[in-house]
Amino acid sequence: MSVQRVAVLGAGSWGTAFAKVIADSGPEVVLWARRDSVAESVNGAGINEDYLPGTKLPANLSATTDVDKALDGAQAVVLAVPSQTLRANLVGWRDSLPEGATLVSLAKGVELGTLKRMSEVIREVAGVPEDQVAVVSGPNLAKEIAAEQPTATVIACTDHDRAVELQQACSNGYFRPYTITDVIGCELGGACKNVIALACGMAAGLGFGDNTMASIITRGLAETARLGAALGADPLTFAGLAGLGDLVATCASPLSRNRTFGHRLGLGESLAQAQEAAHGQVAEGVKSCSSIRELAQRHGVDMPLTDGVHMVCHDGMHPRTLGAALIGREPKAERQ
Ligand SMILES: NC(=O)C1=CN([C@@H]2O[C@H](COP(=O)(O)OP(=O)(O)OC[C@H]3O[C@@H](n4cnc5c(N)ncnc54)[C@H](O)[C@@H]3O)[C@@H](O)[C@H]2O)C=CC1
Ligand SMILES: O=C(CO)COP(=O)(O)O
Repeated sequence: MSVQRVAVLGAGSWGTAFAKVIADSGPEVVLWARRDSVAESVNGAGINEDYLPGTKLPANLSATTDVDKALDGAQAVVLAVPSQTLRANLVGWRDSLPEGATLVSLAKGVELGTLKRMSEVIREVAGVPEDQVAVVSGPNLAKEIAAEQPTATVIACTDHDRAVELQQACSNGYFRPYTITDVIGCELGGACKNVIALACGMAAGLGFGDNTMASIITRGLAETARLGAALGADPLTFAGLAGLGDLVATCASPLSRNRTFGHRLGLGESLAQAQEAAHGQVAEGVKSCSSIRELAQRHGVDMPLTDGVHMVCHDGMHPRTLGAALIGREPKAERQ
């Protein structure tokens, strides 16, 4: 069955850009926005003035603040809200979800408290089987995709046929999705790279260059893969788009909210100052560094960079002290 109608719930920067990707690939898309002004701007000027100013949205993409209208007849429901609010959002939506629709997570985080991945939260709240939930993850900076710059991504679903249906619904001249069945690896790659991007931003704020960045990226990938191994992910996933691909894009790009947030901390700003400068947009790693750290501790996995980012964000450690502590750790073998 081909996907002809899609609901995208969450009209932030990625929700809006991904809604455009799908609409540009053929299906009708209805975008749910929390605020009237956002829905009016999309339906009137064809632009999401608050989150993607300057991007003209296609005619087969409309917006509403009425979630029932957005969900009516949708064969796929894309969840595009921040990780830490997904559960509360979904509780409000679950009774209206169309029977059998693929539920697609765009969020990159691990839930505080429960330490669950987003697909686990979706299954629990919506009461759907594992094979009805898909995850989209990869090097997907919303602004570049909105500008139709060529990008690849992965669609992870334990049901390969469902992933292929979704792949067809979001393939176009600038967006190339691959399929994969390793949902765990893709979700961990997406959540952990936000934390590593915070560390790269801190290093940049301290004035460090490319050797430091490459070292953080590579060791960040090593600790992500260690956690993945403990949780049953396929190690090769971390060499793919949802692993290395997303890690490199996020750690290197000034468009990344996480890297920018870390950069501000590295320059000496407080958490509150960096949060204010983010203008309400999410830097997921600031919260996920705590949940990922706890998950790692529960499974006996060593994640020094994640520990350090947590200490800077939540225990008042200065990024310079973190740098010195990391470089001065006990010598060890690279693959230990
Ligand atoms: N922006 C990007 O380039 C990419 C973002 N992502 C992920 O997608 C997810 C969503 O990100 P964005 O769209 O960029 O975020 P955003 O901060 O731009 O927008 C969040 C959207 O969620 C809505 N929302 C609904 N309930 C909310 C609540 N209770 N609290 C706060 N916001 C609420 C907001 O109104 C807003 O429309 C995140 O997990 C992010 O890591 C993934 C790939 C790329
Ligand atoms: O996930 C992203 C790119 O793939 C976006 O990263 P930020 O949330 O740091 O902007």
